[in-house]
Amino acid sequence: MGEFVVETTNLTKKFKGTPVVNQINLQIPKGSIYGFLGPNGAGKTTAIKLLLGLMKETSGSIRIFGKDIKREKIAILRKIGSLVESPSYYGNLTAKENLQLLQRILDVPKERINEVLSIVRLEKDANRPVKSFSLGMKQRLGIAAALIGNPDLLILDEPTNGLDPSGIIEMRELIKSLPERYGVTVVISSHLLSEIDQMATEVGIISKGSLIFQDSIEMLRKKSVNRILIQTSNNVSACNTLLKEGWKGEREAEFITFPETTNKEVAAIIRTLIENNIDVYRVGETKRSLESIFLELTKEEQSL
Ligand SMILES: Nc1ncnc2c1ncn2[C@@H]1O[C@H](COP(=O)(O)OP(=O)(O)OP(=O)(O)O)[C@@H](O)[C@H]1O
Repeated sequence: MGEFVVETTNLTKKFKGTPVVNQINLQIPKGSIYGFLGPNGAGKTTAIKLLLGLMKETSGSIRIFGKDIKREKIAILRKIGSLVESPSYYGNLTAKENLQLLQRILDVPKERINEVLSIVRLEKDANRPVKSFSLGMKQRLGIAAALIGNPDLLILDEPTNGLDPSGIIEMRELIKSLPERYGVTVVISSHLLSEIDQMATEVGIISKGSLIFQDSIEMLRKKSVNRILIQTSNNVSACNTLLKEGWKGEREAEFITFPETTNKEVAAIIRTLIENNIDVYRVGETKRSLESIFLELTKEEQSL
């Protein structure tokens, strides 16, 4: 079998007959940072809760570490660390004391407390009560708690939500360092493509419960192909003339745009315009942003 840490088959969750997670086939490679991306309400948290056994699927199956979660739930969950929704702590206890509770429950060596405090850079604040922590510090403590059991898989649901810009940068750097330094596979959900773009090696895009894209971040970036922009003396008649010749341009502000156009095609388009007495004012090139690809992918899904 390929090295997928998580593999789902037609995973579906319905609430009152309405699918919120609809037949998704997640494939999360070992050692990756898998960005699970989707607009608010797309079904990310629900899918994550299914992976963590916090909710029961309506149909479909989940394999984690090559094992069926229905049959080996306890063994699987032992090797997963997670941060879903706001982490809960005892505010009057210090960071160290909170981690001590977990260390005892999970029965891991005491040294692990200082190790995880150091990974999330909270050593200096280890003896302060958690109620005095900033949101960013609380999130980092949440990651320390998720890491204390030496997980092979870390699942983080919107870990940068509510953080200020410096908190976001710290969290990003921390997450990026985890697979290489500790061999852990990370799943991180977000509704912000820019977040995922800066951290993930793999991307799954969910929209209205369906997985509409899943591949490496490079493949997503490859979708941001160059486009040709042409401005003419009359864009409406230019579009009509070109359409008759089989060129489908789209009018956008003062330009006509063409996707993925070769040099020969550009030359032929311009020749057609000139032969039809349409003046060409400008020819340019632009790259579509990832953001516009994401919006288009999720929009396509919504119009289905
Ligand atoms: N227990 C539930 N009962 C009924 N509907 C639910 C339940 N939990 C979630 N939903 C609905 O399922 C949809 C998906 O919710 P979910 O929280 O999974 O989305 P999300 O992608 O994580 O979005 P967000 O980023 O806003 O948390 C929403 O429309 C939500 O209202």
